[in-house]
Amino acid sequence: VTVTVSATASHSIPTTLWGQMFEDISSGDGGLYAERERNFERRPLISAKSVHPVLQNRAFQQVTPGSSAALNAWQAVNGATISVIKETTPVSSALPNALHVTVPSGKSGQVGFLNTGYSGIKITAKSTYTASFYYRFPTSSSFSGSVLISLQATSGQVFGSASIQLSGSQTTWKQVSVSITPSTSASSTSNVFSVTVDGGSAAGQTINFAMFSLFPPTFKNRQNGMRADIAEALAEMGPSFFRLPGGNNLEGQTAATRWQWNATVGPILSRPGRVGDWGYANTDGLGLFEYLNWCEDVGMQPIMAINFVVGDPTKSAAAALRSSLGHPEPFTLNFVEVGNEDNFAASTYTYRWHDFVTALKAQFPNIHFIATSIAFNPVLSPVPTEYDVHVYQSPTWFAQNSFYYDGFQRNGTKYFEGEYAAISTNASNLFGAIGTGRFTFPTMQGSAGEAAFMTGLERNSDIVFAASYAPLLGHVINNQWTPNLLAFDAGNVYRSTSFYVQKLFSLNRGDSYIPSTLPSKTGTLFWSVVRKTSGNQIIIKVSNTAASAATLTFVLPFNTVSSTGTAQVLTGAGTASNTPTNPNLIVPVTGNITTGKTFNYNAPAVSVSVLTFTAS
Ligand SMILES: O=S(=O)(O)O[C@H]1C[C@H](O)[C@@H](O)[C@@H]1CO
Repeated sequence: VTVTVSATASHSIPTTLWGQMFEDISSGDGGLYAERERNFERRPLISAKSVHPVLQNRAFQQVTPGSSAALNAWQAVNGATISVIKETTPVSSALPNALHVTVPSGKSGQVGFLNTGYSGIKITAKSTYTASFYYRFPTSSSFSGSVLISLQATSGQVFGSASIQLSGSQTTWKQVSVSITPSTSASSTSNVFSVTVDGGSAAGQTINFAMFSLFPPTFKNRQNGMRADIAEALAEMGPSFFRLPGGNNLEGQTAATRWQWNATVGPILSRPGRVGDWGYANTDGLGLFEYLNWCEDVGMQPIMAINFVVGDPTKSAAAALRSSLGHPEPFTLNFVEVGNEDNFAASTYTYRWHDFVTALKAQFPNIHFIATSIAFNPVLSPVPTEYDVHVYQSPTWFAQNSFYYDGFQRNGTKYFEGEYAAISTNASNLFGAIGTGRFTFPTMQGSAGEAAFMTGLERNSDIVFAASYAPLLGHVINNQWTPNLLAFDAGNVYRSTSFYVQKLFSLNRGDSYIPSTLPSKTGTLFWSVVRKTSGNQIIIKVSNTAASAATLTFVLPFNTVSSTGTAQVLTGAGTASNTPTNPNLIVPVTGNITTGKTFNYNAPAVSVSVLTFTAS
């Protein structure tokens, strides 16, 4: 095919075009949020995997004392009696439950309890782990002894430990905190966090514990921050926005369980947590302030919820709270989305949209409010300036719908392709379980389809201002959705073929779109041409979704074109995926290509290529 490239740009490309959508869907607690003690009863909505009986959270939030779920993750050690109780004097009003531990008589050696982490705990030598908990003796006693806090293998090998004094006269809550720096790394993630006392000297003692925490080093060493390996993988994509806190997890299964920003900020002790939309308790340790600091750390703008974010501390209590937490300046906030996928509730959305936007626009005139119903159906007032469009489909659908926005009216309305992914080859049962065509991990065919679709988003970026694959992150064992852009477990994060497509587009942005011969709507070969003014670069993205290679002849109108350029190529078998057992099966390969005023490029079968060269 011959692709004749125009000499002049059609439009500038919005700086917000490529970004990330996030919600806690087996991805926050135990995932992006660095707290290691995150485990809770999970009831998967989509049993994408055999879900192991999973573990419970650090502060026994949203569990029923005495229920089997309340203790799942915590195991007694050497004969201690442990239970979750409703405390008569809780550690805080937000955290009513506590772990009640009785040391039996006649036991020698260490007696106590342990937590088995988020399906394991990664232990890295020389990393400093900060462990803390609160304790109190419900009845004053003469006990005075040490408690041993240790990181050890299930086999018993101790990687690091620290001890601290407990006093039986401490009948009010007291927080203790230790740092543990293992000298050797664990060879697997089958490790535990244990808290024990000497069975002899502590015989007969009863102690209550609450609000456990175990933090490894975090991304940019933020207090209560993000897990470094996952955060680094996300930052590697160079995203320009971060949609939060959902997705479904914004709205709650009931009004009472909706996400409420003010329950997610301030001291961890004051955060009750909530049962999220995906069937498990969110600790809300990853709360609005952590999200906003994360956006600043990565250079993303949030797409989201309000005054706390941008208000004036001298006029708004919420803004004053933000200031008191260490951020007197307003955060950047240009977009707030009202709801999520409210095409499912269009009848009530008309008044909800009206009431939210009328009130908020009056107070925050510079913020753009994004509607989540079908574009212009129903008619909304005020008329939305942006709509959030979601699509989960097959690889073929994406390849055949790269012209989805070409026919949209240019009436000033802008579009946010807020969630999209190739998830199954079964067009008649897209959301089915694994084994019915549903992907466990993105496949190269799906990723090439997404890339084809993304060339269309770039061509239509005069009205598409932002786009993000969803979901962003998912645990490889305990999850409610597959595929995810990144998968992770206690030890590692896994970069999918779709991750590399998102990264290739995001790191090779232009600032203006250059029209060229249009691909065939029903073809298998797709491209987009952009100019990056700094460096006089022309960047051509090519997706070949066919099972055979295809040659493109580019004809350029520029006076001078470099004779060589670079090609970053992602290619592999269509059904292939990067998996935990073969995480780097398909990765981008960079090479040189011959370029010029006219040049040929041979796109491999099932491939995504980014060609970069200079021209002026
Ligand atoms: O079950 S769905 O509604 O399809 O869930 C999807 C759509 C929703 O916005 C998001 O939270 C989720 C997966 O990314």
